[in-house]
Amino acid sequence: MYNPSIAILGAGAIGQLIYHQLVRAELSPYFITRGKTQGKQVLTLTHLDGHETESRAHTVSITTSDKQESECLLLSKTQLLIVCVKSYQVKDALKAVISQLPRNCHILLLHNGLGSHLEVEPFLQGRGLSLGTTSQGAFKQSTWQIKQTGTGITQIGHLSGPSMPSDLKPVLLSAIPNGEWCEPILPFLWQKLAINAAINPLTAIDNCANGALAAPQYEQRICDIVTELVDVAMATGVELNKLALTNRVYSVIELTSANFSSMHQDVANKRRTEIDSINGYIVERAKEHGLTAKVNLSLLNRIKAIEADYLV
Ligand SMILES: NC(=O)C1=CN([C@@H]2O[C@H](COP(=O)(O)OP(=O)(O)OC[C@H]3O[C@@H](n4cnc5c(N)ncnc54)[C@H](OP(=O)(O)O)[C@@H]3O)[C@@H](O)[C@H]2O)C=CC1
Ligand SMILES: CC(C)(CO)C(=O)C(=O)O
Repeated sequence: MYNPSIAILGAGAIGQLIYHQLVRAELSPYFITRGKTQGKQVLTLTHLDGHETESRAHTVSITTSDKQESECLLLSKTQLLIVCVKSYQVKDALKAVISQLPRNCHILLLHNGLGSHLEVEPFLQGRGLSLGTTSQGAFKQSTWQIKQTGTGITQIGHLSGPSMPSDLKPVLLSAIPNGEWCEPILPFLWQKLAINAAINPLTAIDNCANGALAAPQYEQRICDIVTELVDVAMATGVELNKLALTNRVYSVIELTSANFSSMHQDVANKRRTEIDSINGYIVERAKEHGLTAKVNLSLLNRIKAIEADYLV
């Protein structure tokens, strides 16, 4: 059986969920982590229906200087690296490992928000880059224990350099439930960005669940966020349908009405948010194209002010 060497960079909630899914598809991925954790680990996944499955994982710590020869060999044979860290962690995480990966290793960035591809492309040295977004949900209960909190599509597509090898692509897409190949990928990522740009900051600022945004008081702001995003996306060459996108935002508000957005949870737990790659990305691209994105800028500033109160 074809068993490509796949590494997952970042053993967080989504990294571990993808790991379990690859193992279920009879693949043998491994983790690249930071810190002291290395060697064999036992991972537990609690599925949506409450049953548990265990997987064994080999982890290589990128920060450990005394790596064994076998670990260096593992890194040097990696064909696909799936990067599952937060958007603001991508550049540093990838920079620390890239020189140990072969020149034909394909890189897949899987996170919320947009923008990390612009930071990493310059140091990929010709390696192929794909981007993806997932609507699956997972929660990390302890270091090696996660709980799946939602199902959904995972959209992946090519961005630059050599394409993902054609024998690897179907293996990956069939391992991840509801995995879809989407090309060009950027319009799909802008659509997901619209959902996060509208829901995440508003729920974090007003300390409410996603469903609260269905109230009339949010209608104008949601419309402005999406309008600005559509104009900025258009300036970058991505055409989106504003009405369809607004309807999609409202449909996610309804479908996830009881959920607290990831930004709400980050603020509640005094963690850094992904605002820079969400509303911040819209603001940056607007500036680049001589546009203004006033509503997105004000949300960016509000979240930055909230973070400044607890981040050192
Ligand atoms: N969780 C979810 O339900 C969903 C998440 N997403 C998106 O997926 C992305 C990942 O989210 P999530 O899994 O929840 O985040 P987590 O914080 O749970 O996971 C991130 C992991 O990356 C690790 N990491 C960070 N920097 C490095 C580094 N330099 N080298 C190696 N490992 C590193 C962290 O390690 P450490 O423990 O050392 O900090 C952590 O284990 C985010 O963009 C999120 O928005 C999208 C949909 C749903
Ligand atoms: C879709 C949404 C808004 C669900 O809460 C999400 O992706 C997030 O919270 O980051």
